[in-house]
Amino acid sequence: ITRPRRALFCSPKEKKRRAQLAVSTAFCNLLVGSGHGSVQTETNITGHDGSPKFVYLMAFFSALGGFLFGYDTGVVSGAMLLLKKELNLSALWQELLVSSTVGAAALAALAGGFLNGALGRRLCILLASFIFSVGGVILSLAPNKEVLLCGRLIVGLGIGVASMTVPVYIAEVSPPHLRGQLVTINTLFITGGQFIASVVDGAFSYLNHGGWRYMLGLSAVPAVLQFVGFLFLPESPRWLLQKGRSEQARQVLTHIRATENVNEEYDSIKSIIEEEEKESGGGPVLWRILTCAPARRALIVGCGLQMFQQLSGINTVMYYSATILQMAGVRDDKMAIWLAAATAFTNFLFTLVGVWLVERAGRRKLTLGSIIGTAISLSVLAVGFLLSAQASPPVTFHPRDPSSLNSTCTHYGFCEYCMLDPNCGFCYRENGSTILNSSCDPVDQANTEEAASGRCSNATQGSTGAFWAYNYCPTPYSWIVLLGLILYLAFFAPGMGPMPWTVNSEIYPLWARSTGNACSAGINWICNVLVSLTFLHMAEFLTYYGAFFLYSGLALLGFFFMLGCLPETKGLMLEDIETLFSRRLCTCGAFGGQNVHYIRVNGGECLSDEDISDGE
Ligand SMILES: O[C@H]1[C@H](O)[C@@H](O)[C@H](O)[C@@H](O)[C@H]1O
Repeated sequence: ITRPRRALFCSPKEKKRRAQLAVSTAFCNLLVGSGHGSVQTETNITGHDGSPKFVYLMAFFSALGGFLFGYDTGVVSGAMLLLKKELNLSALWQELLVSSTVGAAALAALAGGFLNGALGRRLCILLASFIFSVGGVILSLAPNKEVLLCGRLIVGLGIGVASMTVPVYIAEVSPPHLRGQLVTINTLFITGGQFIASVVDGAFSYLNHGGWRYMLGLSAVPAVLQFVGFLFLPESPRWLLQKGRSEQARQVLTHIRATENVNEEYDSIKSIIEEEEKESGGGPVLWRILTCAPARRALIVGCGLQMFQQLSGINTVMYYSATILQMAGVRDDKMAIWLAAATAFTNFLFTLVGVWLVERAGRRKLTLGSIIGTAISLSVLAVGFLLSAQASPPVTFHPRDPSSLNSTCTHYGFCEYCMLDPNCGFCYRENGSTILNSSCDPVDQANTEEAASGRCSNATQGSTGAFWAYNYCPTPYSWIVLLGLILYLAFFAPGMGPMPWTVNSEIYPLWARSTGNACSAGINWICNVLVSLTFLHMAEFLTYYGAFFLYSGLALLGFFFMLGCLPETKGLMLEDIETLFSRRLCTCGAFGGQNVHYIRVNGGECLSDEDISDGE
């Protein structure tokens, strides 16, 4: 059904809106270079292949939120090396400065559901970029650790809101055939942010005084850029329609599709919203999701994806990469920082593969292939650690330094036990591949790069030719660990990295979208805190290989969960995806999605389990 062309809008309000759209078109033309200095009509912003360039621009400015998410979570490890020396931070303060951001992100993501529904996606993104800018300025000017903590908490709030809003906004403005790719670009920006953060960390690590101010403060630049960009970008047409602002929704849709012919899409979104409104029961949205079978199933799949993303240990592997590289023989600390940047770059590079694959292979195949590969690579990592532990060099030399006599370190007979104790490190000399004169010494608490006393302390290192290994042991099997690390990133980054965010932005009906994404993003952040806070303790009790075997088992569990429950959403209209969850949860994954035309059963609303068996 094609509608007649819209009449001209004459009310002052409409004129104002059209003027706003004209400004954003001009802004777009300026950036994508298709204009010639004048305000162009929508057709001018369509690429030669018919892809609307404006949507790419919107995805770019939105994904700056992903960049900030990656930057602010990634930059802190390098900043901490300088901060702990300059502000004399205790272990508790270091822990607080790192985890406060992730904790605040979890709370803000959960609260973001309400904000998203009430204020709209655009205002939430503006709010997040404003928070990021303020946080960046506070961090760079912080006079003491208390203000730093405030800044880290503020930045966390921005990350939480951005992490759940940006994928939803991109999904809602994208045409179905580009949606997966454009939402995945957001994760590309997350990993890009992590990479740039590690490069900035590397560059400013040479600046002993105040280097951390640049590291933490630089995030204000992309934040301001995003804020300014979003002043010109429109609201999601789906949210506008939901709020009854139909004319504005139609205008935005016409604008972003770069064609006047949007009636089919407009009508289909509108009729589904109207249907949903008629059918929706009362009560809080979360309650409605929990009591509505298809929405509940979508929520379980969405939260499960986010949970397994974190339980397969990505942030541990990223955090631990410098140590893994040290095991592989990189002795220089500055070098280890740069190699950690190489790890972040590999993560970024393989996420790019995901952007390329998502519309070709589809979400389901990509996720399944990725998680099984992740489970295998985690086992390779674990085997590498196991062999290293078995070949762990003995402690041959027991120093008589009075300060080390009453420490636990002198009791250990092998490097493996010595390095698992966070208070000790392994000091050794080597002749070719043979370890000589090894001792287990207490670590300098202020600087773990050296021993508190003895041959590996600052005073004597260099001259004695001894090496200090903190957190690792010299091993001939480091290549297996390195291989595991590379395989891990190659498998994780294209699928398990981006797909949980992409799939979550697609699977909920409009009425449940904000809340569904808030819950699943909240689960992501909560699991992120849990995994990073427990890793070192877990390594102490289970050893490293135990911890990695555990992650591998969890990833395998995730594989079976997704095999049963994850349907294919590629190419479908957002409004059709809900129907994929009309069957029992463990059979949802059996329905491919491609070449199937979905009809809405009972308007796609809340079917009871009896209805579903009838339907089947
Ligand atoms: O999707 C992202 C990405 O994979 C990042 O590398 C990781 O640090 C985040 O925790 C995750 O949510």
